Amino acid sequence: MDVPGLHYLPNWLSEAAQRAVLASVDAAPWSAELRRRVQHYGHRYDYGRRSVAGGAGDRVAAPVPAWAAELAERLHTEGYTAEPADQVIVNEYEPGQGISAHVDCVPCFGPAVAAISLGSSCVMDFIAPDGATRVGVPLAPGSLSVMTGPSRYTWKHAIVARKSDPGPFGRVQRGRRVSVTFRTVVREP
Ligand SMILES: O=C(O)CCC(=O)C(=O)O
Ligand SMILES: [Fe+2]
Repeated sequence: MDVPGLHYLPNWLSEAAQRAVLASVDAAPWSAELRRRVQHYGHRYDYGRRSVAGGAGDRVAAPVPAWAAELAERLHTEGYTAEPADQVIVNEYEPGQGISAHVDCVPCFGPAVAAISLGSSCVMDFIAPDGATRVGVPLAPGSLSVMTGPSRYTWKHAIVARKSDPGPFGRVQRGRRVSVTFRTVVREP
């Protein structure tokens, strides 16, 4: 079954580009505020308040680095985002780590959320609004996924915290996966 509004593009990044992005990510400092390590650029997302930081006293995120701005520009020129994304979160998952089921903050971010997968593959589960339908989407390294429409606003997504995923020929062991996610911050009128 297809997840409505979800676009999946394998091999969106060449192997050389994947290595270059991973090297840039690994040269930058990580935040350990969550169980998985993250890097926030452009705007810091506050997981506790479910809001984009910017008020008095908020810690300000580093500016979007050049390698990520180039990818945001490419996503825009290829028509995946209406504007170049201005907020980037890098996530790192060691085998056994995941992300619980959620919808990305609706008032905070625009209608397209794009993610590039690097390192190991993993299965991302999409859960329909009825709560019963669950679709596992394998995300390969170098792939781009873009959540729009129902997949962005009404379906939840999750990565189960486990060390392997079901595949067509048996279990697939996970390795370290890094995702780079691109969002557009919605400003209050
Ligand atoms: O790791 C991913 O591909 C997605 C992470 C995610 O859902 C998020 O940062 O909101
Ligand atoms: Fe998400």
